[in-house]
Amino acid sequence: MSNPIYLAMDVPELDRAVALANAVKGHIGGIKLGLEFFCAHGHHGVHELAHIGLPIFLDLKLHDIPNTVASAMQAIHVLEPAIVTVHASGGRAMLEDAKAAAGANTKVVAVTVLTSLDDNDLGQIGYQGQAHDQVMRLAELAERAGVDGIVCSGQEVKAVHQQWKRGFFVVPGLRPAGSEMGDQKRAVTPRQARDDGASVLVIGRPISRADDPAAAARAIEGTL
Ligand SMILES: O=C(O)c1cc(=O)[nH]c(=O)n1[C@@H]1O[C@H](COP(=O)(O)O)[C@@H](O)[C@H]1O
Repeated sequence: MSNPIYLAMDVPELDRAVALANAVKGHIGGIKLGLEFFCAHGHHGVHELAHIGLPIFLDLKLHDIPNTVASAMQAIHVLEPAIVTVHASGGRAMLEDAKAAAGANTKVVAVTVLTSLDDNDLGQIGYQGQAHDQVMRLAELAERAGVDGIVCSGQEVKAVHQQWKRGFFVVPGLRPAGSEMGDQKRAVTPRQARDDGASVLVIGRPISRADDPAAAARAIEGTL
């Protein structure tokens, strides 16, 4: 089975990102480039990381009217990303148009409830109820809209997997036992997320901020 770990490359400098990717490439299955990286380095930066030879996950979390999101999807087509994120709360038409505009080899996954939010945070932005229920609701919307899967926390992935058997599930907010939570609120261990049905494990700081990132990635890989 291929390595499900995608390293979240939340590193502003391009040379540091390339060095980090080279250091850990034997212990990860792909590289996730997010807004921080894409805003700083654009298509050029993606090409530089793609040279390493691992699949690229472009985590752009697109969220706009359907026409704008579809146009943005077309603009990144040339980069041939393996995975792209959009926000499920953009609605069904936006999800459908994003999928229609994506390349045939690109999985479109819909972010449900960010792993940095808990029930209390959701109340503050006007959602009644629990994060778990909102994730289930948005997963159903994403499946109906025909995208490939969703992003959710490890606390929901088991239930979502039971509801959507053939879905593709990206799980961030992962913390090996004993590591710092930082801004993550619905965290589980990489092993638990894997056992509960995650297709991709997104891991950033526990690897990128470790004294020895390769050793940290190897250790996490060893727990799976
Ligand atoms: O879409 C994502 O990847 C994402 C969704 C989410 O709900 N929570 C979340 O943390 N992420 C991303 O996953 C990564 C987590 O990084 P660490 O917390 O450092 O492991 C970051 O790059 C986030 O942007």
